[in-house]
Amino acid sequence: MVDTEATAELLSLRSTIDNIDAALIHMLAERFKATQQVGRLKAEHDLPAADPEREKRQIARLRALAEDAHLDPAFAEKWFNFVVAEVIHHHEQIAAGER
Ligand SMILES: O=C(O)C(=O)C[C@]1(C(=O)O)C=C[C@@H](O)C=C1
Repeated sequence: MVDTEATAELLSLRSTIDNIDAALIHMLAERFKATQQVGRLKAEHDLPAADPEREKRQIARLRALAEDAHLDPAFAEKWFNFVVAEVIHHHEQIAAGER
């Protein structure tokens, strides 16, 4: 038989997760709006899509923030690299007139 207290706690935790996931989606959407503008600026001024030095600085910053927040810094770096790869792809599409 299902423990009703455990079920109630699970539902409550899932409600918190739902809110956090919604916030993450909205924050990601805002981040991509900003990077779309960066992509247009870079294309207009013939600047390279990627900026490895900026990425290095941001990874160091995010790893430190993750450590403070008790989040695995390796995961924070993986997340950043995953997002940046998509951003660079968007920048290249903008420069090629495909976006
Ligand atoms: O800051 C930039 O120049 C960007 O293009 C944004 C961004 C990022 O998404 O954080 C993406 C690609 C660059 O390599 C570095 C950073």
